Order: sequence, then C-alpha cells, then structure tokens
Amino acid sequence: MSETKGKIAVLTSGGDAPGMNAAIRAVVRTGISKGYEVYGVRRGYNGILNREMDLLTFHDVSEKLQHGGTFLFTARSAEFREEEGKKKAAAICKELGIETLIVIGGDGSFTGAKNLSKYGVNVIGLPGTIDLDIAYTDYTIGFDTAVNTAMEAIDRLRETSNSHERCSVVEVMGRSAGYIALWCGIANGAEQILIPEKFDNNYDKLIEEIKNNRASGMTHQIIVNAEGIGHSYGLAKKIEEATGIETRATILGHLQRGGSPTARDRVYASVMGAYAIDCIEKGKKNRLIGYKEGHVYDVDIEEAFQMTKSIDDYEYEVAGILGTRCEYK
Ligand SMILES: Nc1ncnc2c1ncn2[C@@H]1O[C@H](COP(=O)(O)OP(=O)(O)O)[C@@H](O)[C@H]1O
Ligand SMILES: O=P(O)(O)OC[C@H]1O[C@](O)(COP(=O)(O)O)[C@@H](O)[C@@H]1O
Ligand SMILES: [Mg+2]
Repeated sequence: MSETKGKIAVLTSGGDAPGMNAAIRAVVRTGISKGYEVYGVRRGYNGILNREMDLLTFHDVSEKLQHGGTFLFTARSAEFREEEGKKKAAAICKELGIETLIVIGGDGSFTGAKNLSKYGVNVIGLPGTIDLDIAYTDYTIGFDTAVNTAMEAIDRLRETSNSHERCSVVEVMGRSAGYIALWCGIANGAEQILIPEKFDNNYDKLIEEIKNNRASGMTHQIIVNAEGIGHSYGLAKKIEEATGIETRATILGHLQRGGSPTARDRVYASVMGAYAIDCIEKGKKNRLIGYKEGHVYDVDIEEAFQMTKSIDDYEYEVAGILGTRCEYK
C-alpha cells in the first residue's frame, strides 16, 4: 500500500445550502485520487470538538451530488465560538494528525476558521450559503438553487394574488443581505423590492406607490421583502389599513434552503471542492476559494476579510424601472 500524503478533514457549518454535498464529494474524490486520507466531520465544528468523524471512501460519496442539504449534517456551534473551544479544536486536529481542515460554510464559519488558523491548523474555506453575503466571491454554493426555489414559489403566489386582486408581501431569506430579494424582485417582476441595503424606511412613500399603482390599473401587487427588513405580517396589515387593498403576507422560510441543487450549484461546488485539494497540493495555507469574473480562484483568508461588497446599483435601478415605480416619478 502506498503512503498517504496526509490527513484532510472536511465539514459543513452554519445554514445548509444546496450544493454542499457536491462540494464534499469533490473534496473526497479529488483528495483520494491525489493520495490523501479524507475524513468527513459530522455536525460542523461540534464534530471536531466531539471527535465525530470518519474516513471517507470514493463510494461513501456516491448518490449525494443531486441532493440538497448536507449528508455530514451541519450545526451552529456555540462552544466553538469561545476561545477555549477553538483551542480545544486545534489540539484535537493536532492529536489526530489532521493537517488541513476544509470548511464549507458562510461568513460565520469563516470567522471561526480564521481564528482556528491562529492555532496552527491549515484552513481552506468553500463559500456555502444561500445568502451570497461573502465579499471576496461573486458566487456562493446554494444561492442559485435558493433563488430558483423562491422564484417558483413567488410565481405561484402571483397567480392567487392576481385572482383575488390582492397585494402580497413575500418575505425571502438572506439574513442582513438583500441578494435573494433583489434577484427574486427582478426574476418575478415584483412591483416593489425592500432590501436592507437600500430601503429608507419611508413606508408612507411605499403606500403612496401602491395606491398609485392600483389607480393606474394594476390589479394586484407583489412586494418582495427581505428577511433583513422583516415584519412582513405587520407590513401587510399596515398596507391594508392605509390602502383598503386586501393584503396577505407569506414568509417562504426554510423551504428556500432545500431542494436538488441546480446545475450551476453542482458544477461550481464540484470545481471548488477539487480546487481546494489543488491548493493543498501546492502547499497553500489558509485560503478561501471563490469565483471572480467567472473563474475559480483562492485568496488569503485575512485578505478576504478586508474585502467588502455591495448590491449592484444598476441591478437595483433596473428592478425599480421594471416594476412600476417609474410611472410615478
Ligand atoms: N466569531 C466567531 N468565532 C468563532 N466561531 C464562529 C464565529 N462566528 C461563527 N462561528 C462559528 O461558525 C458557525 C456558523 O456560523 P453562522 O454565522 O451561524 O453560519 P454561516 O457560516 O453559514 O454564516 C457558528 O455556529 C460558530 O460555530
Ligand atoms: O436555519 P436558521 O438557524 O433558522 O437560520 C436562518 C438563517 O440561515 C440562512 O438561511 C442562511 O444563513 P447562513 O448561511 O449564514 O447560515 C439565512 O438566510 C437565515 O437568516
Ligand atoms: Mg452567514
């Protein structure tokens, strides 16, 4: 038997995202093919702290690619947030001979990974979150599937909203970021989009626009409200009271996180998983992997945390024009 090149562990952390399984599969299969032992850690950082991990084989990751969620399970680990938790996790990695930890997660998981790297564990991150709220990358695993799922749900909502001539407030996820809302706003032709990055809390203006909209002949309205603004039931009540238009609120919630990943999520997650192993092969330390201008790339974890990103002004402007706001300017 040939000597192993070393031990790599992979975990998923934070909210699950469709495509995480594809990323794990790519890490495992590429890792094995290049001569590493790859361990799958269960339940995020808790799995390190509780030593819940198994050596994975090529076949262990069969039939996973097409499924949403994460077969390694995920968690939001309170213990790992504490300094003591990170020290303990680093000590366990050292004891078990795990040289590199591949973390598939979002901004919170990467903050944890960055801190863990200070204790001598080499960390490689793959962006896995439906929120798209990670500055260094144009793409995150799961966003594409989540947006498509929400878009289909909102198409259905429009049909009933239209039939009853109602105003519908639909809340989509995104934590404090409005990317899912903006994309659904454009993809569903929403009359209004409320996102935390742009909304000025001017509810009077919003209500005025809804009234004008009706007066111009619009029989129903879809208002996409980002989770970061929230209070959708209260907003629906406020609109109904102020306009006399029957209004309903729908919170799409966790259904946006499930489902079979789109081709984009499968392909990009697979490419990034393989690329993580290439980074290890090249001796790279503490890197985050992402997509920039259509290409997979890696960046130093500290550098990545200095980066910022914002909603594309032009996309937001287009969303406004394609809704009905422009008629009343
Ligand atoms: N500041 C932090 N320090 C250490 N670990 C953190 C920190 N923030 C988050 N984490 C770890 O990452 C996990 C996932 O973070 P969370 O923000 O919930 O999801 P996501 O990574 O998807 O954004 C947390 O439960 C915690 O274990
Ligand atoms: O599943 P939970 O714990 O209710 O968390 C809900 C949050 O998770 C998300 O779905 C994904 O966020 P993360 O990727 O940061 O975990 C957010 O959009 C939402 O705010
Ligand atoms: Mg997050």
